[in-house]
Amino acid sequence: MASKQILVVPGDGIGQEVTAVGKKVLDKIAGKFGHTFTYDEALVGHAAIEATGNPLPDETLAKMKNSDAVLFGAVGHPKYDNDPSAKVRPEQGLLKMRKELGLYANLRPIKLFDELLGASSIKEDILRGADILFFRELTGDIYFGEKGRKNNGDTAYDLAEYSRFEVERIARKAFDSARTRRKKLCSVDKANVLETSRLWREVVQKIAPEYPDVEVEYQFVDATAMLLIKDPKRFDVVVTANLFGDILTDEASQIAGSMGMLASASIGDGTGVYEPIHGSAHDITGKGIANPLASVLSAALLLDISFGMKEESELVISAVDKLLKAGFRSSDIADAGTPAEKILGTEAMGEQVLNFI
Ligand SMILES: NC(=O)c1ccc[n+]([C@@H]2O[C@H](COP(=O)([O-])OP(=O)(O)OC[C@H]3O[C@@H](n4cnc5c(N)ncnc54)[C@H](O)[C@@H]3O)[C@@H](O)[C@H]2O)c1
Ligand SMILES: CC(C)[C@H](C(=O)O)[C@@H](O)C(=O)O
Ligand SMILES: [Mg+2]
Repeated sequence: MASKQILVVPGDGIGQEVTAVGKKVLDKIAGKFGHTFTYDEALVGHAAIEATGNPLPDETLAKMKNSDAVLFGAVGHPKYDNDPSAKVRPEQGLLKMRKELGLYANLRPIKLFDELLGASSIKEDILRGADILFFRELTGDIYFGEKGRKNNGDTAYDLAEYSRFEVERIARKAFDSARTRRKKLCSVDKANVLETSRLWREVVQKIAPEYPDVEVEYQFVDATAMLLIKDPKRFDVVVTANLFGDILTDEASQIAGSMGMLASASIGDGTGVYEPIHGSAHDITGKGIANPLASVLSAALLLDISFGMKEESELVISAVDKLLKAGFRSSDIADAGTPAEKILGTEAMGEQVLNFI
């Protein structure tokens, strides 16, 4: 029996809706296993800008640093998406959090539940057995380099930078993980064009001999985008840079059936942050139909990685499996054969997870 302090940071849009479900799941687990989880909440993103003018208030950051783990929702608002000139933006809160907490490794498991084989537009025989773990570098690359305008604003630039140290630490995490899985690592870059990618490949090649039991392959990012759809089973662990990892994992969500199914863990030097890979989804915000399973599965990652609660984590994942086997679907993972009464909204999906726990 453990005592843990969890910070819940729902953020914006459907982040609010799905994180409420993730929190209920953590609470149910605490009750079932006799743990004491205490919760606090904090603002980020548009919600924080409205309240304080700052997308990541100092108070939020301090609470994050003082928590045992953070359950995060999403940030974003159409107001900023459609206004390229906005100087203060919700996404700055997310990026600053990642940098300030040293969250350099973003684990994005592409877990395909058998029951969802038919939910994807990819053919079943290509998908069956796919199981990929992405290690996306999260605190470097074009996201964090110098950016600006010149020539009276007519030219814009974003500098991509990586240091040997930054590449090595994420690569080691990926190698270590591959050792515990199917012992295959694919390092994805654009070394035929980018200097940062040539350093990336050089570093991975240099440390690879320390992991003789892991079979390493190198792929360019454009080819990887194609291979993920053509033959997802060829991948086990994938390690890649910040921007490539962002794009490839949204693509890979279609292997799992929906953006609403993909969880993530951001880890590094201090408190771990657990969040769906999806955003605030303005198009469905407030409709009560968002799939909460990415948040539920993020809670499962939190239990496993930050708290070392393997059994608790597996119980959450098996509850998701059981609710899918019982035929329940949110609308994003329903198909033509799903009876109307089995298509549930966000809260009702959450109730089923609790029920199966
Ligand atoms: N980590 C984050 O906080 C994060 C991630 C991505 C995008 N964003 C922000 O979110 C906003 C919207 O961006 P976007 O539309 O490109 O990406 P998005 O991930 O919010 O949505 C993409 C599509 O997937 C659907 N979708 C996403 N999550 C779903 C869920 N749980 N259930 C059902 N359907 C789901 C949406 O309805 C939408 O059609 C932007 O402001 C963007 O900056 C934030
Ligand atoms: C909102 C945005 C800054 C963020 C990213 O690009 O990292 C998002 O797309 C994600 O995947 O978490
Ligand atoms: Mg993204």
